[in-house]
Amino acid sequence: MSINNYEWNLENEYLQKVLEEAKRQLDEKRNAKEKLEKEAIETQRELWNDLGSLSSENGLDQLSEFMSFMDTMKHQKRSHEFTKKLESKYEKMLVSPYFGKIDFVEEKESIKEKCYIGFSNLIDDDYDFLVYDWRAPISSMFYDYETGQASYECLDGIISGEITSKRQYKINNGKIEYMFDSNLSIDDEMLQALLSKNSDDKMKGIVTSIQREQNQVIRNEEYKNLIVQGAAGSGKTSVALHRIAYLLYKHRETVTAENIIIFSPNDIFNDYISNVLPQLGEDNMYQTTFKDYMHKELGNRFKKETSSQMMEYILDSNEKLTYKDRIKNIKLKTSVEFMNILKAYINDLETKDRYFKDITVRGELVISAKDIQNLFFDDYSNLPIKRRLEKIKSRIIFLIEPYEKAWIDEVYKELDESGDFIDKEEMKEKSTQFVKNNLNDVYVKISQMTEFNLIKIYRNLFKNLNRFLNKANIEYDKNFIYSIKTYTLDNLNANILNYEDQVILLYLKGALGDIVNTSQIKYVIIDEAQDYTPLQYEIFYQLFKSAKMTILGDINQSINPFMNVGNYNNIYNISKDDTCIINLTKSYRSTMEITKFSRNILIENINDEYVERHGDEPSVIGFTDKDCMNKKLIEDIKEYKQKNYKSIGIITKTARETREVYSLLKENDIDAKSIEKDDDKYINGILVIPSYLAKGLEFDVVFIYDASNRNYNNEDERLLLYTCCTRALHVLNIYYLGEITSLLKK
Ligand SMILES: Nc1ncnc2c1ncn2[C@@H]1O[C@H](COP(=O)(O)OP(=O)(O)OP(=O)(O)O)[C@@H](O)[C@H]1O
Repeated sequence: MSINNYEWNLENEYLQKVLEEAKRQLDEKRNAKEKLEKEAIETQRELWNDLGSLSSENGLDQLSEFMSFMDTMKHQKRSHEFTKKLESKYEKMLVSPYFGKIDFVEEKESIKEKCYIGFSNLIDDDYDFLVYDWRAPISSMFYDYETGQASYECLDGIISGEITSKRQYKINNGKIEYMFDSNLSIDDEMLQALLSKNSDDKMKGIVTSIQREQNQVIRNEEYKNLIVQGAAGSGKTSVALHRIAYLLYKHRETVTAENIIIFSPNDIFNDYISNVLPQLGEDNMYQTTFKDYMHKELGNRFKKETSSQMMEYILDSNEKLTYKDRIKNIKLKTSVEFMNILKAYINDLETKDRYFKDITVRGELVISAKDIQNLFFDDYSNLPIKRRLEKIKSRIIFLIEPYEKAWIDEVYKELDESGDFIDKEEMKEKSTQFVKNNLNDVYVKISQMTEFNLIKIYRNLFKNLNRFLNKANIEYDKNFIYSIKTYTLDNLNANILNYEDQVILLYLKGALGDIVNTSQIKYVIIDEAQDYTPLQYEIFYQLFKSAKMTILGDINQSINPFMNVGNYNNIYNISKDDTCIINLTKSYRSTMEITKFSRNILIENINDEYVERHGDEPSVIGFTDKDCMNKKLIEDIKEYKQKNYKSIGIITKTARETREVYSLLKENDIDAKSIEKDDDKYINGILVIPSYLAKGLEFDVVFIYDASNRNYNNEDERLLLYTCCTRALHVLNIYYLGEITSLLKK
């Protein structure tokens, strides 16, 4: 609907009012910041003066003065940071103070409230909201409703009424570039315009165009745990980050960025998403990866494989002699059946008789084996094993103390009576040392009885694997189990921990009580959720018992054929009563042509919607000669670079191929970067990257390098190839040498 001159004038007037108020508040903050800076300099000057007069005579007095200086400085620093944040908020506001407006008439009221919606609140001295933060309760209507009946939930309950008009704005440098009234949730044309831009940086925010179904995930607090399934490009990561911003706003009195943790697939992805929250005016949450978390917990003794090394092995080692054994090993250890074996094993450790022994000192019984058993099975039975053993150890040591003391006293007396010593301190030391030496065996016995050795526990599982298979009612082939046993024990003997073994160790560690305190974490976000096994979810729930979880993934992007969730019910069943599964049903990233092409790779049809944005059909180009393929790749990179596409991803299947292609580009003077490890940093521009590290990322142009039947020759790689193709926003070119992969034949 076009907007007449009168309306334009009114809108411009309102914008001026908002800008003036924002400017006034910005000046206020700047003044406050300057004042704080001056005060800080003054405090530091005083501190230096005081340090100059430091003397040992008035040490304690000066120390307390020094501490008080430190407190003042800490306080000044905090206030300064806060004021700086506000300053940047107002600066942003002066560029673009709002992007939407709804006119809302509350039920049984006649006044029409004009609600302008922007990145943050702007409230004047009369407590009038000139602009509402997009996360404010009333703003949710902007995303949820078209014109007509609408409602929103706030502290007072549900407020209903009517939206009489809805408007969207593009304001830049304090000027309205365009605006339009819209009946749709967020106008499709505007969305298309946003999506057709080239991606020139890391991930960006979507505040101005959040869709209704996305908004419902962002604000959903009905359930403790949310599982969000969404096709490639449906905005899961964006939604996750905006949900964090929303939670930080809504619970600002009780939740800070330190209370939120996000698990990303790798550090590249962590880096890629790291700009979004600061853009939204919030601090970044704690970002980690499962691998990092696990490696920290498992310590340095073993050589630990990373998830990427595992992927590289799966994709590129099938000619190795041990390949089949390793794959069998991965399949068993990541299965739900194996999780049941582990549970049976833990139950066994908790309930089976232990070899406790009587503890005696000089023939006198301190505590009997039976009493220790009772402590383990009765008194401390509600604790996990590690905690039980720790408590038993402290208990025995406590009980020994009087015996030890009496013995020391006796020896002391004997030494005294011998007349050989005159120094009391020396006698005390000698008697204590004597008793300690004599009790050494007892203490060794106590340590052995209460030892908690994770690797030993893991070894024992494999030594007795048949027993636990029987317990968990699992049928097995003897030779197969024998090979798993030897494979695992040989690796442990060589100090090697494969990725799948690390996950089991971490699970056992947690289940047996050797777990870090994570109670400060109130929200856990798990992105690319399809790539974690049910056992890894047991670990998440074990680690973050009281936290609320948001789990976002796409089953069709399960890039690791063996380590994946399989089915959301595997997570849902862990905590059925307070978990809800939500679907995101529209894809935004790619052109229609790319989306349709990629979906064709899948066996099952996806009927989700997509934004109707057009581009060229993906090109699938075959070569009989590798040099010709490489030549064409080089030509195409140059061509698309010239066409001004900002990010070009050359996705190879493996890291080995990444290295090969990267050298090729260097030889041809193409300014490219490569990523080969999961702890590299994200790089914009021309990037060569292996398939499994590209997940979650996106590029204006994607070149799939060598989708031949020789390279992608396994049904297990279908979802990997799908994931690679869905990384493209505007252009997708696929090159292959020889015969095309059968995965693309559909
Ligand atoms: N409401 C929206 N408005 C504008 N852009 C959007 C919207 N939702 C998603 N996008 C864009 O779509 C692209 C895909 O989003 P995102 O990466 O969050 O999806 P995803 O579901 O996590 O993808 P994948 O699972 O394929 O990695 C991004 O460029 C994002 O900015």
